[in-house]
Amino acid sequence: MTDRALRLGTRRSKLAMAQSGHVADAVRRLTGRPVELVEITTYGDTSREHLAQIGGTGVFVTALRDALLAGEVDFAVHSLKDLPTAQPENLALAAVPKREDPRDVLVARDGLTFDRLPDGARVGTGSPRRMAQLNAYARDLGKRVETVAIRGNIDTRVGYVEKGELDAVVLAAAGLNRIGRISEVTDFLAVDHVLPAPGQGALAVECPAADAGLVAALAELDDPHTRAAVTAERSLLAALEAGCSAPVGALADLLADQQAVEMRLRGVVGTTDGATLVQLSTTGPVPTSHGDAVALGRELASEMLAKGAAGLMGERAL
Ligand SMILES: NCc1[nH]cc(CCC(=O)O)c1CC(=O)O
Repeated sequence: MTDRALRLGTRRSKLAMAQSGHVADAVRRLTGRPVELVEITTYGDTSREHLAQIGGTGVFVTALRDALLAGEVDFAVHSLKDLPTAQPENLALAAVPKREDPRDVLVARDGLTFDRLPDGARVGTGSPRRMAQLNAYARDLGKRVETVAIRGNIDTRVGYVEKGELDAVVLAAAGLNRIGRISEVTDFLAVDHVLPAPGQGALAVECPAADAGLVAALAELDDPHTRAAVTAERSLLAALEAGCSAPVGALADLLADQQAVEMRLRGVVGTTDGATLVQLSTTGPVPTSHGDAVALGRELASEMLAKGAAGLMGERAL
C-alpha cells in the first residue's frame, strides 16, 4: 500500500455521510492513512417509487459497488441490513464493526408510546416486516393501527409526524442516533414485540477482494460477535429465500447463564396485516466460524419453514 489517501465511496444522504464519516475516522486512527469521502448518487436516492415496488434488493448498494469495481473508490460503507444476502466474490466484506442499538423505535406525536396510541392511529412505515409486527402488536393490545406506506430519508419520515399527517412513524434507532435525532424517540420497541431487520444497526465495510492489503487493514474494524450475529441473521433470511423487502425479522444475541455463554437467534415472518406470524428462536454455542453462524441461521429457517413460513412470504409489500 502507498500513502495516498484512501477513497471512501459514500451516498450523499445525511445517514450515509454520518456512517461513512464514523468509519473514515476509525480507519484514519487504525491505519494512520488519510481517508477522503467521494460522493456517489444511487438509484435508491433518486427514485420516488416505493422500495418494495423497485423490488430488487440492494438498490442503495449497487452504485457504490459499481464504483468499487471500477476502481473509482477504494472502499465503501453500507448499512448492513441493506446488503443483499449473497456476497459477490470479487468484493470482500472486510469488516463488520460493533453494532449499535438494533431496535426499531417509534417517533409519535405528543410523546406517545405504542401502547398509548389511540385505536385506529395512523403509523407510517414502508417496511412489510414492521407492518406485520406492528399490526400483531396492536392486536395483542386489543386495538388496531392503520399502517401507512411511506418512504424517504429519515428527516422526511419524521416530518410526517411533525406536520401532523401521521400519528407516528417507525424507524431504526441506529439511524436516528447516527444523524443526531435519537432524543425524538418516544418509544423504544422491545424486540419481544418487534424484531429488527437482519443486520439492523450494523455497518458493512466493503472493498475489492483482490486488494489483500486493504482487506487486512480494514479487518481491524471488525467486531467478531457482531459479525457472528449478523451472519446468523442473514443466513436465516437467505434460507427463507426472502429479499430485503420481505417481512422477515431476526436478531441474534448472547445469552449468559452460570454454565456458559450461548447465542440465541430469534426470527419472525408474517403477513403484513399481522394476522399470522411464525416466530421462533433457537440457541446454540457461540459460533466460532462463519460456517457455524450460517448453520445456526439455516437451522432456525428450517424450523420456521416447517411451521409454514414459506406460505407467508409470497406477499410483496404494501
Ligand atoms: N431502510 C433504510 C435504512 N437502512 C439503514 C437504516 C438505519 C440504520 C441501520 O438500521 O443500520 C435505515 C433507516 C431505517 O430503517 O429507519
